[in-house]
Amino acid sequence: MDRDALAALIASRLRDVPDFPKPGVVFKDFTPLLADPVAMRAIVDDAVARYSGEVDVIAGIEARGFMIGTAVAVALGVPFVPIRKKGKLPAATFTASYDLEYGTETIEVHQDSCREGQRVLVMDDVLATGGTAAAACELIERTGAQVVALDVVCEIGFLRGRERLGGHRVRSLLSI
Ligand SMILES: O=P(O)(O)OC[C@H]1O[C@H](OP(=O)(O)OP(=O)(O)O)[C@H](O)[C@@H]1O
Ligand SMILES: Nc1ncnc2[nH]cnc12
Repeated sequence: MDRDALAALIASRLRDVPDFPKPGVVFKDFTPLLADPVAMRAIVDDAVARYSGEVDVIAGIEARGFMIGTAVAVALGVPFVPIRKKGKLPAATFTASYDLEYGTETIEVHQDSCREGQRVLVMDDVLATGGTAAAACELIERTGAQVVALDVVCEIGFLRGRERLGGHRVRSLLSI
């Protein structure tokens, strides 16, 4: 499937939910996309074509980055590393805090999740203000690994998340 067709398919499978989780936020609901195996397959195939041989690890951001990231990791045949909300990972962690469109949050990664020099692709569903993704990239770098790119399904352009990602490569399948 070409890029335009994939973007159109994704756009048709994201549902706008106004005023969730608080007034003024239009939430991009990902559940119709997860419910469409053809669209999910197309997303996985696209990531495999783009990143095969270029990444050693996929890191996914809780929660929806787990769903995309594990599917892509299995297809690429590489390990999956979860970046989780504070207090969920059992072993020693690195921790980073950031602001969201609708609050503040802290995320963590296991200190031994990646090795020095490994090439890590960070995946999530949505890039909004970029706070989550920037914190996730910082955590991966603290393990000694390097971030190859941040890859998201949907980028909310007016929130200018890219600008918070410094020199990191950013790829979105759909920009709105
Ligand atoms: O670019 P940002 O402004 O940082 O926002 C993007 C993040 O917000 C959403 O997750 P959320 O924090 O709602 O958590 P959830 O996936 O656990 O529901 C989304 O899945 C991204 O991880
Ligand atoms: N508007 C939005 N929709 C979905 N996820 C988000 N994360 C931050 N803002 C979001």
